[in-house]
Amino acid sequence: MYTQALNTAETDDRGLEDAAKAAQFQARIDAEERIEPNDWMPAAYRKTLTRQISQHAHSEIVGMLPEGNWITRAPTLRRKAALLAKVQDECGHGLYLYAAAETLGTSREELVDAMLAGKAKYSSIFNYPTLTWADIGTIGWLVDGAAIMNQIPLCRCSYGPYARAMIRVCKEESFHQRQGYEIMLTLCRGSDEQKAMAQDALNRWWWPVLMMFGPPDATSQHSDTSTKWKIKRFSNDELRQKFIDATVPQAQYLGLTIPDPGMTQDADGHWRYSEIDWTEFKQVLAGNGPCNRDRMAARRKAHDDGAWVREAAASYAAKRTQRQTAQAAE
Ligand SMILES: CC(C)(COP(=O)(O)OP(=O)(O)OC[C@H]1O[C@@H](n2cnc3c(N)ncnc32)[C@H](O)[C@@H]1OP(=O)(O)O)[C@@H](O)C(=O)NCCC(=O)NCCSC(=O)Cc1ccccc1
Repeated sequence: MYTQALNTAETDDRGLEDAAKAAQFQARIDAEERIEPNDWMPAAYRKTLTRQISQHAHSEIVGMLPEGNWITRAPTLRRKAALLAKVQDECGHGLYLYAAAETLGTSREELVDAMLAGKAKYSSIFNYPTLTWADIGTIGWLVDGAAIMNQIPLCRCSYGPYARAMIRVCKEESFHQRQGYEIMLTLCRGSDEQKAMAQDALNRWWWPVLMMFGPPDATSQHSDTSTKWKIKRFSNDELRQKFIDATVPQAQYLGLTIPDPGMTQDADGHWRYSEIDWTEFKQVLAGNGPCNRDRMAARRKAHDDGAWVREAAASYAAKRTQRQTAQAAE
């Protein structure tokens, strides 16, 4: 009885201590201070950041597949060099992001395993096929365009390593967006057939790109806490609206039609759009998009094929540490 009372008092003390720490943590966030890896943080903050950053990393890596598909078929040497560089950049983004996620205490192996086991998501957009060269232009223009819109506010995210990684990522995404738009401009100024190809790609990618921003605010389960912790600075719907407002004039300049006949412009300049097909989004998240199975199969194969590289790197690192320890002991 006495021991139980002591235990309860101890638990109460710990509870009070944690509540005080949580209040102090929130005060730091409210004061726009950055949270760093060794700082105290609530378990739920660590968990949601690990979830978001690792899913972001998986998206960058899986995102290499649809464009990688066109490296050998790029129409000119200049286009090929630019596309190759872009796909390599996406790989680099994935690596910074895995490193940022690891600072929260989960190893890269565990993060990757969760993705390969289908437990961790990657962006819905990478489950759509790249059927023509115009899809490569459209990905740069719209997918990277949407990624920038979402990631610029993440440069001010409360978690230091994520915010800092986003600065470089956004600079590179900006180059990607321009190379995509320039492909579209070239196609739209080309033959009728080329322009039709650009329009067809826009028709297929428009709605999936709008889904990249996530579910509507009313059903976004993580938004409230992520906003309170200043991981998110804008809601899913706010960023979607900003993206649409920025993109409509770009489409007009290309002479392309956004595949939403219900679109109208408000007196305040915002473009009102038709209802998004959230059933399609849910289907893609459930693994039933046009390319989900192909993407997972390609990732699993790449992971298996790379096993010997990981083993060799780990063995080399172990030998080097052994040598350094022996030298230090001399
Ligand atoms: C806005 C959101 C994506 C979602 O807001 P949150 O507050 O986190 O969630 P919310 O409560 O609103 O949603 C409920 C559930 O729905 C999930 N879900 C939502 N949307 C999607 C989706 N579209 N796809 C799949 N799942 C989605 C969400 O995870 C959650 O499920 P969970 O509980 O985790 O199982 C946020 O995580 C974020 O900003 N992430 C960082 C940016 C990032 O990851 N960018 C990736 C593109 S990088 C790129 O494109 C660069 C590139 C270009 C070209 C080529 C190659 C590379």
